[in-house]
Amino acid sequence: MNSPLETRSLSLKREGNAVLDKVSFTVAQGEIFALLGGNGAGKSSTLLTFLGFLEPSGGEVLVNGQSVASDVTAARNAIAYLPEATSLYGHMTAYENLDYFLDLAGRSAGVDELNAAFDRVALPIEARSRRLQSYSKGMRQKTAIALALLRETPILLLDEPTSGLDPVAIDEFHDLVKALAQGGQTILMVTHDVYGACQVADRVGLLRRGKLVGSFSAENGQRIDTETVHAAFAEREAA
Ligand SMILES: Nc1ncnc2c1ncn2[C@@H]1O[C@H](COP(=O)(O)OP(=O)(O)OP(=O)(O)O)[C@@H](O)[C@H]1O
Repeated sequence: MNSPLETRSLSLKREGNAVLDKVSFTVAQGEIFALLGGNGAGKSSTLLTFLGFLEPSGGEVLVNGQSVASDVTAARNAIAYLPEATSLYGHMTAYENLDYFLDLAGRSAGVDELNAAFDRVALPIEARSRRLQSYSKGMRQKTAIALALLRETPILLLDEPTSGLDPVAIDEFHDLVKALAQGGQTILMVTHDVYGACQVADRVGLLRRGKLVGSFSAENGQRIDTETVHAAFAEREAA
């Protein structure tokens, strides 16, 4: 079976500068893969290649076994992408945002369906009819995830999903991500949070200045050891 996400020796240049250098990895169905790296390591750029917003200068990017370059629409239809700052509208309520963005994606959902998605992400009932400008970052994040759920895409790409969230919101978010993966969704998240990556991911890849320099897997139902990854991360950053 094809992996939902795969890069094969992916190289990328942005404005003439090498950003990714022969990066190869796969993410299996139902797996949570966290790409960990410091500022400018190339994490966000990697996500953008899966969406066809950036074109490789070498190698290949595949979604469900198909090259993104050959069918960018198929790739985008298979993926829900949460950028670091959610692109929802502050002057609209959560209901209105979801109606609007689902419509753009060629979908629609009745109020019961919207409420079921909000229930899953635990967005408080009283908040749903409020404009997002009054929301905390965590509530915005929940609204964005509810939208991703309603799009029913098999793949979720998350860019720094927990930055700016408080510890309780981070735990809730990690539980939600794990539940989605258990339901079969394939999840690629990028982060510089070593602890968060080890908490939630089945596998962690270390990206340093555009190169994949390490990989860690959860074994025997245990979580990935934070200290081991932290040591490797610190060592690589210092190198
Ligand atoms: N719009 C852009 N145009 C040109 N170069 C860019 C652009 N955005 C990022 N870059 C460069 O690409 C490289 C990788 O950036 P990227 O945003 O992918 O890293 P990152 O690992 O996500 O970093 P961060 O943790 O800071 O978000 C950096 O050297 C950066 O300067």
